[in-house]
Amino acid sequence: MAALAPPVAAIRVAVRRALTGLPSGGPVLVACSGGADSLALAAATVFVAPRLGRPAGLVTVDHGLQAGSEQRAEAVAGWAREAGFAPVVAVRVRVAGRPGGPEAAAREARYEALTEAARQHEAVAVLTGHTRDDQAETVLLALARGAGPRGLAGMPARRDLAGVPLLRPLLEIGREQTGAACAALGLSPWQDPHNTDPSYARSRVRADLLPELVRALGPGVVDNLARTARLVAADNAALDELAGTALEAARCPDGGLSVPVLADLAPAVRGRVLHSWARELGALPSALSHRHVVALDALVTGWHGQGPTDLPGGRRVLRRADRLRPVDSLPD
Ligand SMILES: Nc1ncnc2c1ncn2[C@@H]1O[C@H](COP(=O)(O)OP(=O)(O)OP(=O)(O)O)[C@@H](O)[C@H]1O
Repeated sequence: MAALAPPVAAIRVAVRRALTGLPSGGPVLVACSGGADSLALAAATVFVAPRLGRPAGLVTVDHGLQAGSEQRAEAVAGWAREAGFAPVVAVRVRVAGRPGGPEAAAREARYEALTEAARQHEAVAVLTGHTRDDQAETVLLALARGAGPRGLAGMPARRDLAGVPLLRPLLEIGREQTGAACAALGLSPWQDPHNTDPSYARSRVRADLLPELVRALGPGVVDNLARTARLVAADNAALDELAGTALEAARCPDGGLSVPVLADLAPAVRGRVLHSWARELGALPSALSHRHVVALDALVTGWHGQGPTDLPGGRRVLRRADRLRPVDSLPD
C-alpha cells in the first residue's frame, strides 16, 4: 500500500480533531468552493466523518458573479456525489442589491445560504477551509486598519452560525499543504480569479505583501502571525469574561448603566462592556465602530454635559445624573 502523503494525513488529523465531541445526529456540512483549501478539507472530511459515525454533506454556493460560475458549482457538486457526500447542495444566491462592497455582499449571501442548508439538513456543524495563510492575511489587514484586539485575534476556530457551530479545522494548516494534498489525491482545484484580482486588498496582501514579508523576515512569518492571533484570542476570551461580569454589576433596574461602576473599571474592560451593551441595544456589529464606543466612554470619563451618543440601529444613549440611559429618540 502506498504511504499516505504527509499533507493528506495532517489535514485528516485536523479534521478529526475538529469533529471530535460534536453532538451526534445530523451531518457535518463542508462549505466548498472547489478551491484547493476547501477541496482538501472536503476530501479529508468525507474520509474522516464516516469513520466517526457521522454523515458528511457538502454545500457549494454559486454567487453568479463570474462567467462559468454555474458550471463550477455543478462540477463541485458532481465530484461530491461521486466522493460519497450526502446531502450535496448546490445553491445559487443573489448578491446584487446588498449593502457594502461586492466581496462583503457575496460573503453575506454565502453565509445565509450555508445557514439555510444547515437548518434544512439539521447539520451539527458547518466547516470552512480557511487556512493559516488566510489567518495571517486577516491579522495583517487588521493591523493595517488599526483594529483592536478583537480584529487582531483573526478568525476563531469555532463560532456560532445562527445556532450551528461554524468550524475552521484548517487554521493551523498552510496553504501549500492544501495544494499538496489535492495534488497527492489527484484532485484539480478551481482557481478563483478573485484571489489574484489586485483590486481586492486581500489579494494584494496574498500576492505581494506576505511573500515580501517572508523574503525580508523569513519563512516563520505566516506561522507567527497566526500565533499572534491565537495569543490575542486567549486574552480576549479572558477580558470578555471580565466584561460580562462587569456589565451585570453596572446594570440599573431602569435598563441603564451605573456611571460610578463603569468609571471604576479598567479602560479595556469598560470598552468591552460598552460595546456589548451597544450590541444589546440593537447596534449591528458591522456598523458599530470604535468611534461609537469612544463616544459612549466619554459620557463616563469625559463628562462635560455633552449631548447623547447616537448608535447605529436608531438608539441613543444619554447621561442623566449618574446613569447612562438608552432612549429611542431625543426627549424634548
Ligand atoms: N462558493 C463557495 N461555496 C461554498 N463555500 C465557499 C465558497 N466560497 C468560499 N467558501 C468557503 O469559505 C472559505 C473561505 O473562502 P475564501 O474564498 O475566502 O478563501 P480561499 O482561501 O480562496 O478558499 P478556497 O481555496 O477553498 O476557495 C472556503 O475555504 C470555503 O470553505
